[in-house]
Amino acid sequence: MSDSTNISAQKPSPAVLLGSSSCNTGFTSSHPPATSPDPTLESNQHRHHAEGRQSSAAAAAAELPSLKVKLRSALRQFPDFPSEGILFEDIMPIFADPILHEMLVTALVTHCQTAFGKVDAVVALESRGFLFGPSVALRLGAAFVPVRKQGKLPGPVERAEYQKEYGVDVFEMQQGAIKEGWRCVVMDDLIATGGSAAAAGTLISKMAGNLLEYIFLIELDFLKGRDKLDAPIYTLLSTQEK
Ligand SMILES: O=P(O)(O)OC[C@H]1O[C@H](OP(=O)(O)OP(=O)(O)O)[C@H](O)[C@@H]1O
Ligand SMILES: Nc1ncnc2[nH]cnc12
Repeated sequence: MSDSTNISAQKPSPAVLLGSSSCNTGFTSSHPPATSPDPTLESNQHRHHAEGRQSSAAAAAAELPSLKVKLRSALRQFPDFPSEGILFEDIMPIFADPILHEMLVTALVTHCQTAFGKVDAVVALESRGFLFGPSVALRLGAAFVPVRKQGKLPGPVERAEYQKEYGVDVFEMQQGAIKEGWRCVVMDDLIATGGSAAAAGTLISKMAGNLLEYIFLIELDFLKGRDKLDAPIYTLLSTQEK
């Protein structure tokens, strides 16, 4: 074995030298004295994780304006879909681009961590809320709770009827999916009239959950859907002039 690979023959690091010269305490760089923080201790790991979170939160905050530009330019508009007079915002190109997809999820995770710390459940709405709600929930260490259209979920459910930009629908959530007092966020791709999100809010309150915020990628602000919602709202993009 050459000297460069023989650990016992290597020059001691300054940390080891300092340790061995300070009154022969017997500690080494891997066994620091009681006064030095032991990097293996849980409290220090928490501190390092918290510091890491703060720096990644700062990085994500700095990247937010450019993320918004990228998201906006990825959107495609389809006139008269699914019915005449609707200018449909197609979000699928975001998910066709893994870098943009990852940036989106990271931005939403960072937002939730920064604004709320602990989140118990990400309540996402069928179908397009399911594209990113589960990823955000996983990264937050939170439950993913699906809100689905009528007749899709088995077992006992809570129901809430709502009016959409183009029709009437019923949302359902499985009973027991949210525990009393759980800190929840509602997540969906878009708020138009606000009917879908308001119905999700109704389901959360039927289960005695604590709704922290409604989170959307896009708000069609001219439809004033936010007026139907009784919790704070976070949106990445506002779009479409009247
Ligand atoms: O604010 P609102 O007027 O309620 O409209 C917004 C909802 O409409 C769209 O879903 P849609 O019901 O078309 O279902 P999909 O996601 O399954 O396409 C959209 O994904 C929102 O969930
Ligand atoms: N204009 C729109 N584009 C995409 N999804 C919608 N859901 C309701 N209105 C919509």
